[in-house]
Amino acid sequence: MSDSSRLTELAKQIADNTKIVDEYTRANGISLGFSVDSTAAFPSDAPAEVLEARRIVKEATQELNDLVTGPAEHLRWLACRYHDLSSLRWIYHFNLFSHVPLDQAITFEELASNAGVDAVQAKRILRHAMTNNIFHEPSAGKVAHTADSALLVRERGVRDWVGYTTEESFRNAGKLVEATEKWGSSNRFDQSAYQVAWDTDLPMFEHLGKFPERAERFANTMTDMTSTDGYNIRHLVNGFAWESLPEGSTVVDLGGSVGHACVAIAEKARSLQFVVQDRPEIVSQGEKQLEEISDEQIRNRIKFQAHDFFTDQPVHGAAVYLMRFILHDHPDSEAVDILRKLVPALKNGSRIVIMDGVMPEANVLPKSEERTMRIMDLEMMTTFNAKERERADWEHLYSVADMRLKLKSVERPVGSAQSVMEVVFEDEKAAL
Ligand SMILES: C[S@@+](CC[C@H](N)C(=O)[O-])C[C@H]1O[C@@H](n2cnc3c(N)ncnc32)[C@H](O)[C@@H]1O
Repeated sequence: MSDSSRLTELAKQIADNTKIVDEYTRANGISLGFSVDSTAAFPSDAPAEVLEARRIVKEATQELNDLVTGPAEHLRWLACRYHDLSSLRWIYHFNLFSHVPLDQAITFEELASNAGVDAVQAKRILRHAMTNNIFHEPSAGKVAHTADSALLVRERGVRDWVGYTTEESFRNAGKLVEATEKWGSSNRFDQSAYQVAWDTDLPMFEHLGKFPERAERFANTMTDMTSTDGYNIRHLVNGFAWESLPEGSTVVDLGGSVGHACVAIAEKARSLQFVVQDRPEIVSQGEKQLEEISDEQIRNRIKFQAHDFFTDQPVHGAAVYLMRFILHDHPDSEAVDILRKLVPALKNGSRIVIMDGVMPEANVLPKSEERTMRIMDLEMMTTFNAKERERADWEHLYSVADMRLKLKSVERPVGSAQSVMEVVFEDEKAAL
Protein backbone atom coordinates (compact mmCIF):
# COMPACT_ATOMS: atom_id res chain seq x y z
CA MET A 1 0.00 0.00 0.00
CA SER A 2 1.26 3.45 -0.86
CA ASP A 3 2.37 5.70 1.98
CA SER A 4 1.66 8.86 0.00
CA SER A 5 -1.21 9.93 2.30
CA ARG A 6 1.18 9.45 5.22
CA LEU A 7 3.60 11.89 3.56
CA THR A 8 0.92 14.54 3.40
CA GLU A 9 -0.19 13.83 6.96
CA LEU A 10 3.40 14.20 8.21
CA ALA A 11 3.89 17.42 6.25
CA LYS A 12 0.78 18.85 7.90
CA GLN A 13 1.92 17.76 11.37
CA ILE A 14 5.25 19.43 10.69
CA ALA A 15 3.63 22.67 9.51
CA ASP A 16 1.13 22.87 12.40
CA ASN A 17 3.63 22.10 15.13
CA THR A 18 6.44 24.17 13.67
CA LYS A 19 4.11 27.15 13.96
CA ILE A 20 3.74 26.54 17.71
CA VAL A 21 7.50 26.24 18.17
CA ASP A 22 8.18 29.25 15.99
CA GLU A 23 5.72 31.49 17.84
CA TYR A 24 7.26 30.50 21.16
CA THR A 25 10.85 31.06 20.06
CA ARG A 26 10.06 34.45 18.50
CA ALA A 27 8.18 35.62 21.57
CA ASN A 28 11.02 34.57 23.86
CA GLY A 29 14.02 35.79 21.92
CA ILE A 30 15.26 32.28 21.18
CA SER A 31 17.27 32.14 18.01
CA LEU A 32 17.34 28.70 16.42
CA GLY A 33 20.06 28.69 13.79
CA PHE A 34 23.49 27.53 12.75
CA SER A 35 25.43 30.74 13.36
CA VAL A 36 27.70 31.08 16.41
CA ASP A 37 25.33 33.48 18.13
CA SER A 38 22.34 31.13 17.92
CA THR A 39 20.69 29.80 21.07
CA ALA A 40 22.64 26.73 22.13
CA ALA A 41 19.88 24.77 23.84
CA PHE A 42 16.10 24.77 23.47
CA PRO A 43 14.75 25.81 26.90
CA SER A 44 13.88 22.67 28.85
CA ASP A 45 11.41 24.72 30.92
CA ALA A 46 9.34 25.79 27.90
CA PRO A 47 5.58 25.17 28.29
CA ALA A 48 4.56 21.52 27.94
CA GLU A 49 2.62 22.12 24.72
CA VAL A 50 5.66 23.73 23.10
CA LEU A 51 7.91 20.83 24.13
CA GLU A 52 5.32 18.42 22.76
CA ALA A 53 5.09 20.33 19.46
CA ARG A 54 8.88 20.27 19.19
CA ARG A 55 8.92 16.50 19.79
CA ILE A 56 6.33 15.98 17.04
CA VAL A 57 8.32 18.12 14.59
CA LYS A 58 11.51 16.16 15.33
CA GLU A 59 9.84 12.78 14.92
CA ALA A 60 7.72 13.72 11.89
CA THR A 61 10.65 15.25 9.98
CA GLN A 62 12.71 12.13 10.64
CA GLU A 63 9.91 9.85 9.44
CA LEU A 64 9.23 11.99 6.40
CA ASN A 65 12.91 12.00 5.51
CA ASP A 66 13.16 8.22 5.82
CA LEU A 67 10.00 7.66 3.76
CA VAL A 68 11.01 9.87 0.87
CA THR A 69 14.53 8.44 0.92
CA GLY A 70 13.21 4.89 0.59
CA PRO A 71 14.52 1.76 2.31
CA ALA A 72 17.38 0.88 -0.05
CA GLU A 73 19.02 4.31 0.07
CA HIS A 74 18.21 4.70 3.74
CA LEU A 75 19.88 1.46 4.77
CA ARG A 76 22.94 1.90 2.61
CA TRP A 77 23.71 5.33 3.98
CA LEU A 78 22.71 4.49 7.52
CA ALA A 79 25.48 1.90 7.35
CA CYS A 80 27.98 4.71 6.62
CA ARG A 81 27.08 6.89 9.60
CA TYR A 82 30.30 5.81 11.36
CA HIS A 83 32.03 8.64 9.53
CA ASP A 84 29.86 11.15 11.36
CA LEU A 85 31.75 9.94 14.40
CA SER A 86 35.14 9.41 12.79
CA SER A 87 35.28 13.01 11.54
CA LEU A 88 33.98 14.40 14.83
CA ARG A 89 36.54 12.35 16.73
CA TRP A 90 39.36 13.66 14.53
CA ILE A 91 38.24 17.23 15.15
CA TYR A 92 38.08 16.58 18.91
CA HIS A 93 41.31 14.61 19.11
CA PHE A 94 43.40 17.17 17.25
CA ASN A 95 41.65 20.11 18.93
CA LEU A 96 40.74 21.75 15.61
CA PHE A 97 37.91 23.70 17.22
CA SER A 98 40.24 25.63 19.52
CA HIS A 99 42.34 26.92 16.61
CA VAL A 100 39.47 28.63 14.79
CA PRO A 101 38.55 32.07 16.19
CA LEU A 102 34.89 32.39 17.15
CA ASP A 103 34.51 35.67 15.27
CA GLN A 104 36.33 35.18 11.98
CA ALA A 105 37.12 32.70 9.24
CA ILE A 106 40.66 31.43 8.64
CA THR A 107 42.15 29.39 5.83
CA PHE A 108 42.37 25.62 6.08
CA GLU A 109 46.17 26.00 5.88
CA GLU A 110 46.32 28.44 8.82
CA LEU A 111 44.14 26.15 10.90
CA ALA A 112 46.18 23.07 10.04
CA SER A 113 49.44 24.82 10.84
CA ASN A 114 48.12 26.05 14.23
CA ALA A 115 46.78 22.61 15.12
CA GLY A 116 49.89 20.78 13.85
CA VAL A 117 48.00 18.58 11.39
CA ASP A 118 48.12 18.05 7.64
CA ALA A 119 46.14 20.70 5.74
CA VAL A 120 44.78 18.37 3.07
CA GLN A 121 43.55 15.85 5.66
CA ALA A 122 42.07 18.61 7.81
CA LYS A 123 40.18 20.06 4.85
CA ARG A 124 38.71 16.65 3.95
CA ILE A 125 37.68 15.94 7.53
CA LEU A 126 36.18 19.39 8.02
CA ARG A 127 34.29 19.34 4.74
CA HIS A 128 32.66 16.10 5.83
CA ALA A 129 31.81 17.52 9.28
CA MET A 130 30.34 20.61 7.57
CA THR A 131 27.66 18.39 6.06
CA ASN A 132 26.53 17.92 9.68
CA ASN A 133 26.66 21.70 10.32
CA ILE A 134 29.86 21.37 12.33
CA PHE A 135 31.94 24.30 10.97
CA HIS A 136 31.17 25.92 7.62
CA GLU A 137 33.04 27.37 4.66
CA PRO A 138 31.80 30.96 4.26
CA SER A 139 34.10 31.60 1.29
CA ALA A 140 36.21 29.20 -0.73
CA GLY A 141 39.16 27.87 1.28
CA LYS A 142 38.13 29.39 4.60
CA VAL A 143 36.67 27.75 7.67
CA ALA A 144 34.53 29.34 10.37
CA HIS A 145 32.57 28.18 13.38
CA THR A 146 28.89 27.25 13.45
CA ALA A 147 26.71 27.00 16.56
CA ASP A 148 27.68 23.33 16.95
CA SER A 149 31.43 23.71 16.57
CA ALA A 150 31.42 26.82 18.80
CA LEU A 151 29.98 24.70 21.62
CA LEU A 152 33.16 22.64 21.58
CA VAL A 153 35.02 25.83 22.46
CA ARG A 154 32.53 27.38 24.85
CA GLU A 155 31.19 24.48 26.86
CA ARG A 156 33.50 22.09 28.62
CA GLY A 157 30.61 19.69 29.33
CA VAL A 158 29.71 19.31 25.66
CA ARG A 159 33.38 18.99 24.71
CA ASP A 160 33.90 16.25 27.29
CA TRP A 161 30.72 14.48 26.18
CA VAL A 162 31.95 14.51 22.56
CA GLY A 163 35.38 13.36 23.74
CA TYR A 164 34.01 10.53 25.87
CA THR A 165 31.59 9.23 23.25
CA THR A 166 33.85 9.50 20.19
CA GLU A 167 37.08 8.36 21.86
CA GLU A 168 35.59 5.75 24.20
CA SER A 169 31.98 4.67 23.55
CA PHE A 170 32.57 4.57 19.78
CA ARG A 171 35.62 2.35 20.37
CA ASN A 172 33.67 0.07 22.75
CA ALA A 173 30.69 -0.21 20.39
CA GLY A 174 33.03 -1.30 17.60
CA LYS A 175 33.96 -4.36 19.70
CA LEU A 176 30.47 -5.54 20.61
CA VAL A 177 30.49 -8.39 18.11
CA GLU A 178 34.00 -9.46 19.18
CA ALA A 179 32.89 -9.55 22.83
CA THR A 180 29.92 -11.76 21.96
CA GLU A 181 32.17 -13.99 19.85
CA LYS A 182 34.53 -14.30 22.81
CA TRP A 183 32.17 -14.61 25.77
CA GLY A 184 28.76 -15.45 24.31
CA SER A 185 25.92 -14.47 26.62
CA SER A 186 28.12 -13.85 29.67
CA ASN A 187 26.83 -11.11 31.90
CA ARG A 188 29.99 -10.71 33.96
CA PHE A 189 30.88 -7.05 34.21
CA ASP A 190 34.50 -7.78 33.27
CA GLN A 191 33.47 -9.52 30.02
CA SER A 192 31.98 -6.73 27.94
CA ALA A 193 33.03 -4.96 24.74
CA TYR A 194 34.92 -2.50 26.97
CA GLN A 195 37.44 -5.17 27.99
CA VAL A 196 38.03 -6.12 24.34
CA ALA A 197 38.32 -2.49 23.24
CA TRP A 198 40.84 -1.57 25.93
CA ASP A 199 42.57 -4.96 26.20
CA THR A 200 42.03 -5.21 29.94
CA ASP A 201 40.57 -7.64 32.48
CA LEU A 202 39.42 -4.81 34.73
CA PRO A 203 35.81 -3.60 34.97
CA MET A 204 35.30 -0.18 33.39
CA PHE A 205 35.36 2.08 36.47
CA GLU A 206 38.42 0.35 37.95
CA HIS A 207 40.23 0.66 34.63
CA LEU A 208 39.16 4.28 34.19
CA GLY A 209 40.57 5.05 37.65
CA LYS A 210 44.05 4.43 36.25
CA PHE A 211 43.62 7.30 33.79
CA PRO A 212 42.76 10.47 35.74
CA GLU A 213 42.08 12.59 32.64
CA ARG A 214 39.65 10.04 31.24
CA ALA A 215 37.94 9.66 34.63
CA GLU A 216 37.54 13.42 34.86
CA ARG A 217 36.14 13.58 31.33
CA PHE A 218 33.64 10.83 32.16
CA ALA A 219 32.48 12.67 35.31
CA ASN A 220 32.03 15.89 33.31
CA THR A 221 30.04 13.94 30.73
CA MET A 222 27.70 12.76 33.49
CA THR A 223 27.24 16.34 34.64
CA ASP A 224 26.60 17.49 31.09
CA MET A 225 23.96 14.80 30.69
CA THR A 226 21.86 16.56 33.30
CA SER A 227 21.19 19.29 30.70
CA THR A 228 19.77 16.94 28.06
CA ASP A 229 16.03 16.54 27.46
CA GLY A 230 15.67 12.93 28.63
CA TYR A 231 18.21 13.00 31.46
CA ASN A 232 17.62 16.54 32.66
CA ILE A 233 18.25 16.88 36.39
CA ARG A 234 14.90 18.62 36.85
CA HIS A 235 13.27 15.19 36.45
CA LEU A 236 15.00 14.11 39.67
CA VAL A 237 14.48 17.41 41.48
CA ASN A 238 10.73 17.47 40.69
CA GLY A 239 10.22 13.71 40.62
CA PHE A 240 10.46 13.21 44.39
CA ALA A 241 9.07 15.32 47.25
CA TRP A 242 12.47 16.33 48.65
CA GLU A 243 10.99 19.28 50.58
CA SER A 244 8.64 16.95 52.47
CA LEU A 245 11.56 15.25 54.25
CA PRO A 246 11.95 16.37 57.87
CA GLU A 247 14.10 19.47 58.29
CA GLY A 248 17.81 18.68 58.51
CA SER A 249 17.40 15.18 57.01
CA THR A 250 20.41 13.61 55.36
CA VAL A 251 20.47 12.38 51.77
CA VAL A 252 23.34 10.05 50.83
CA ASP A 253 24.10 9.95 47.10
CA LEU A 254 25.90 6.68 46.31
CA GLY A 255 28.15 7.02 43.25
CA GLY A 256 27.10 10.67 43.23
CA SER A 257 30.02 11.67 40.96
CA VAL A 258 30.99 15.34 41.38
CA GLY A 259 27.76 16.11 43.26
CA HIS A 260 25.69 17.61 40.43
CA ALA A 261 22.47 15.85 41.53
CA CYS A 262 22.83 16.95 45.17
CA VAL A 263 23.62 20.53 44.17
CA ALA A 264 20.42 20.64 42.10
CA ILE A 265 18.30 19.14 44.91
CA ALA A 266 19.94 21.44 47.47
CA GLU A 267 18.91 24.48 45.43
CA LYS A 268 15.27 23.50 45.92
CA ALA A 269 15.22 21.74 49.31
CA ARG A 270 17.08 24.29 51.43
CA SER A 271 17.15 22.37 54.73
CA LEU A 272 18.56 19.01 53.62
CA GLN A 273 22.12 17.83 54.26
CA PHE A 274 23.97 15.76 51.65
CA VAL A 275 26.78 13.21 51.60
CA VAL A 276 28.09 12.51 48.10
CA GLN A 277 29.98 9.22 47.92
CA ASP A 278 32.18 8.09 45.06
CA ARG A 279 35.61 6.75 44.15
CA PRO A 280 38.48 8.79 45.68
CA GLU A 281 39.58 10.45 42.43
CA ILE A 282 36.03 11.60 41.72
CA VAL A 283 35.53 12.85 45.28
CA SER A 284 38.63 15.11 44.91
CA GLN A 285 37.25 16.49 41.65
CA GLY A 286 33.84 17.06 43.28
CA GLU A 287 35.36 18.89 46.27
CA LYS A 288 37.18 21.25 43.92
CA GLN A 289 34.05 21.95 41.89
CA LEU A 290 32.00 22.53 45.06
CA GLU A 291 34.38 25.32 46.10
CA GLU A 292 33.44 27.15 42.91
CA ILE A 293 29.74 27.33 43.90
CA SER A 294 29.04 30.85 45.07
CA ASP A 295 25.96 30.07 47.21
CA GLU A 296 27.42 29.33 50.64
CA GLN A 297 24.07 27.96 51.88
CA ILE A 298 24.39 25.17 49.30
CA ARG A 299 28.14 24.65 49.70
CA ASN A 300 27.87 24.16 53.47
CA ARG A 301 25.28 21.40 53.23
CA ILE A 302 27.21 19.12 50.87
CA LYS A 303 30.02 16.84 52.05
CA PHE A 304 32.01 14.39 49.98
CA GLN A 305 33.11 10.97 51.15
CA ALA A 306 35.26 8.39 49.39
CA HIS A 307 33.29 5.16 49.60
CA ASP A 308 33.21 1.97 47.57
CA PHE A 309 29.59 0.90 47.34
CA PHE A 310 30.67 -2.75 47.28
CA THR A 311 31.64 -2.30 50.96
CA ASP A 312 29.48 -1.61 54.06
CA GLN A 313 27.66 1.73 53.97
CA PRO A 314 29.27 3.99 56.62
CA VAL A 315 26.37 6.47 56.97
CA HIS A 316 23.61 4.87 59.04
CA GLY A 317 20.01 6.00 59.35
CA ALA A 318 19.89 8.63 56.57
CA ALA A 319 16.41 9.62 55.41
CA VAL A 320 17.17 8.81 51.78
CA TYR A 321 19.87 6.87 49.96
CA LEU A 322 19.95 8.06 46.37
CA MET A 323 21.27 6.03 43.46
CA ARG A 324 21.02 7.70 40.09
CA PHE A 325 22.53 5.88 37.12
CA ILE A 326 24.15 3.32 39.44
CA LEU A 327 22.33 -0.01 39.38
CA HIS A 328 21.90 0.08 35.60
CA ASP A 329 25.71 0.05 35.32
CA HIS A 330 25.78 -3.34 37.01
CA PRO A 331 24.63 -6.83 36.06
CA ASP A 332 22.20 -8.37 38.57
CA SER A 333 24.76 -10.14 40.77
CA GLU A 334 26.73 -6.91 41.38
CA ALA A 335 23.56 -4.81 41.74
CA VAL A 336 22.39 -7.22 44.45
CA ASP A 337 25.78 -6.88 46.22
CA ILE A 338 25.49 -3.08 46.18
CA LEU A 339 22.01 -3.20 47.73
CA ARG A 340 23.06 -5.77 50.34
CA LYS A 341 25.97 -3.60 51.47
CA LEU A 342 23.49 -0.80 52.03
CA VAL A 343 20.85 -2.75 53.98
CA PRO A 344 22.65 -2.84 57.38
CA ALA A 345 22.68 0.99 57.37
CA LEU A 346 18.90 1.21 56.93
CA LYS A 347 16.34 1.72 59.65
CA ASN A 348 12.68 0.82 59.41
CA GLY A 349 11.10 3.23 56.91
CA SER A 350 14.41 4.32 55.30
CA ARG A 351 14.00 5.14 51.67
CA ILE A 352 16.16 4.34 48.70
CA VAL A 353 15.45 6.58 45.73
CA ILE A 354 16.64 4.88 42.56
CA MET A 355 16.60 6.86 39.37
CA ASP A 356 17.19 4.71 36.34
CA GLY A 357 15.47 3.65 33.15
CA VAL A 358 12.44 1.40 33.47
CA MET A 359 12.14 -0.05 30.01
CA PRO A 360 8.74 0.08 28.37
CA GLU A 361 7.27 -2.47 26.01
CA ALA A 362 8.08 -1.63 22.37
CA ASN A 363 6.00 1.13 20.73
CA VAL A 364 4.56 2.50 23.96
CA LEU A 365 6.67 5.65 24.18
CA PRO A 366 7.14 8.30 21.50
CA LYS A 367 9.88 7.07 19.19
CA SER A 368 12.42 9.75 20.09
CA GLU A 369 12.06 8.99 23.80
CA GLU A 370 12.24 5.24 23.28
CA ARG A 371 15.34 5.73 21.14
CA THR A 372 17.18 7.56 23.92
CA MET A 373 16.41 4.69 26.29
CA ARG A 374 17.49 2.06 23.76
CA ILE A 375 20.78 3.92 23.19
CA MET A 376 21.37 3.83 26.94
CA ASP A 377 20.55 0.11 27.03
CA LEU A 378 23.22 -0.63 24.40
CA GLU A 379 25.64 1.67 26.20
CA MET A 380 25.15 -0.50 29.30
CA MET A 381 25.68 -3.65 27.26
CA THR A 382 28.93 -2.49 25.65
CA THR A 383 30.48 -0.89 28.71
CA PHE A 384 29.37 -3.05 31.61
CA ASN A 385 27.48 -6.10 30.32
CA ALA A 386 24.60 -4.51 32.20
CA LYS A 387 21.18 -3.43 30.99
CA GLU A 388 18.25 -1.08 31.31
CA ARG A 389 15.72 -3.12 33.31
CA GLU A 390 11.99 -3.56 32.93
CA ARG A 391 9.73 -3.08 35.93
CA ALA A 392 9.55 -6.83 36.64
CA ASP A 393 13.39 -7.01 36.57
CA TRP A 394 13.57 -4.22 39.16
CA GLU A 395 11.03 -5.90 41.44
CA HIS A 396 12.95 -9.16 41.18
CA LEU A 397 16.26 -7.41 41.91
CA TYR A 398 14.99 -5.76 45.09
CA SER A 399 13.40 -8.91 46.44
CA VAL A 400 16.50 -11.01 45.74
CA ALA A 401 18.68 -8.42 47.47
CA ASP A 402 16.45 -8.35 50.56
CA MET A 403 12.81 -9.28 51.03
CA ARG A 404 12.38 -6.22 53.26
CA LEU A 405 13.03 -3.85 50.34
CA LYS A 406 9.61 -2.92 48.99
CA LEU A 407 9.12 -1.06 45.71
CA LYS A 408 6.53 1.56 46.66
CA SER A 409 6.25 3.66 43.54
CA VAL A 410 7.61 4.09 40.02
CA GLU A 411 7.10 7.49 38.39
CA ARG A 412 8.39 8.56 34.99
CA PRO A 413 8.27 12.36 34.81
CA VAL A 414 6.99 13.64 31.44
CA GLY A 415 9.86 13.72 28.94
CA SER A 416 12.21 11.81 31.22
CA ALA A 417 14.12 8.77 30.01
CA GLN A 418 14.47 7.65 33.61
CA SER A 419 11.94 6.81 36.30
CA VAL A 420 12.09 7.62 39.97
CA MET A 421 11.63 4.46 42.01
CA GLU A 422 10.98 4.71 45.70
CA VAL A 423 12.03 1.64 47.65
CA VAL A 424 11.19 1.50 51.35
CA PHE A 425 12.92 -0.70 53.91
CA GLU A 426 10.18 -2.32 55.96
CA ASP A 427 11.43 -4.04 59.08
CA GLU A 428 9.95 -3.34 62.50
CA LYS A 429 12.95 -5.01 64.12
CA ALA A 430 15.64 -3.15 62.19
CA ALA A 431 18.11 -1.64 64.62
CA LEU A 432 20.21 1.40 63.91
C1 LIG B 1 27.12 6.44 35.62
S1 LIG B 1 27.88 7.38 36.83
C2 LIG B 1 26.52 8.15 37.66
C3 LIG B 1 26.90 9.40 38.39
C4 LIG B 1 25.76 10.15 39.07
N1 LIG B 1 25.07 9.34 40.05
C5 LIG B 1 24.76 10.72 38.08
O1 LIG B 1 23.57 10.50 38.24
O2 LIG B 1 25.19 11.37 37.12
C6 LIG B 1 28.37 6.13 37.99
C7 LIG B 1 29.17 6.67 39.15
O3 LIG B 1 29.49 5.60 40.04
C8 LIG B 1 30.82 5.76 40.46
N2 LIG B 1 31.34 4.45 40.90
C9 LIG B 1 31.68 3.40 40.12
N3 LIG B 1 32.07 2.38 40.88
C10 LIG B 1 31.97 2.78 42.17
C11 LIG B 1 32.20 2.14 43.43
N4 LIG B 1 32.63 0.88 43.48
N5 LIG B 1 31.95 2.84 44.56
C12 LIG B 1 31.50 4.12 44.50
N6 LIG B 1 31.26 4.78 43.34
C13 LIG B 1 31.49 4.11 42.18
C14 LIG B 1 31.53 6.32 39.26
O4 LIG B 1 32.75 6.93 39.59
C15 LIG B 1 30.48 7.29 38.73
O5 LIG B 1 30.61 8.56 39.30
